[in-house]
Amino acid sequence: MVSIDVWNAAVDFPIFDAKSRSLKKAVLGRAGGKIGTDSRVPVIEALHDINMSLREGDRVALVGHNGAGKSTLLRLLSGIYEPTRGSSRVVGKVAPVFDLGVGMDPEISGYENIIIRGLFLGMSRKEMEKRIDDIAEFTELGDYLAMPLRTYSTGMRVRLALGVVTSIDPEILILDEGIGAVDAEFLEKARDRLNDLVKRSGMLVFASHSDEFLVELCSTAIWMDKGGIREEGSLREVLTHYKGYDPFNNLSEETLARIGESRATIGSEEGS
Ligand SMILES: Nc1ncnc2c1ncn2[C@@H]1O[C@H](COP(=O)(O)OP(=O)(O)OP(=O)(O)O)[C@@H](O)[C@H]1O
Repeated sequence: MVSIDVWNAAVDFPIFDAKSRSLKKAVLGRAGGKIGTDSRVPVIEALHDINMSLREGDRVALVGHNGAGKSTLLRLLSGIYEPTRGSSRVVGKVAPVFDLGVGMDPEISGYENIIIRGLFLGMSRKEMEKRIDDIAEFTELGDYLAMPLRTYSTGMRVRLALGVVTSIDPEILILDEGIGAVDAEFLEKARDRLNDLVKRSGMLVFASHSDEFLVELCSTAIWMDKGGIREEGSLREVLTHYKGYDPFNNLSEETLARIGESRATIGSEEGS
């Protein structure tokens, strides 16, 4: 069983290479973390007082404005950052997808990159070899897969990366925005694969600004604000408070059908 627990965690970034006054001037007033003033080295308090308890089957959306701390929290949950204060415990193997293309090597072929990227996401070489045909078919890259990645267009790279990411069997899937930046037409094709990927994962934590994606993949949400958790609850409730309107009312008929809702049920829940 996978689980994530975080107790009173904080993550600070000390800025050693900046003059305190000019850094404060540059960053204060913008959206984002708090700048500490009580030390000689300026410190950005990216996260503070974080308490969370996630269990098998949870599908959590992370929402919040730029600089609210979503990516930092995802990195904390992935074990990339240690909490500066407090503690965290993650049970299960994390597949972190922060940047679709990370870990890809331009000098080696598409085929080789499929294996390497899979290893990076916690799969074995054998497991990836079994998936190669399926990934090749999905990407429609044909003979290009034998060519070095540097000969690919940006869109082709994204297809390859998305093909690999959606082929893995993650225990804990941590997704950051990147997916939303994919070309809409290809994303449509990847939609079912993404849904299947999430169904196979023991747990999902997904930071995104896209309502359509969040409602399809997540059931609960955490609203991050200035490095803290402002609200957590059902996806619809939290999104409604965060956005100031109920985003379920703006969903297309297709999206509603996909998530098993209809305009009538959505309407009847309004204000509940
Ligand atoms: N490596 C770092 N060094 C210094 N400060 C950082 C670092 N990473 C993040 N921060 C700061 O921490 C705060 C939270 O940033 P984070 O990237 O977690 O926000 P976010 O909610 O993911 O934003 P966005 O929606 O724009 O991606 C911001 O104030 C940011 O400037």
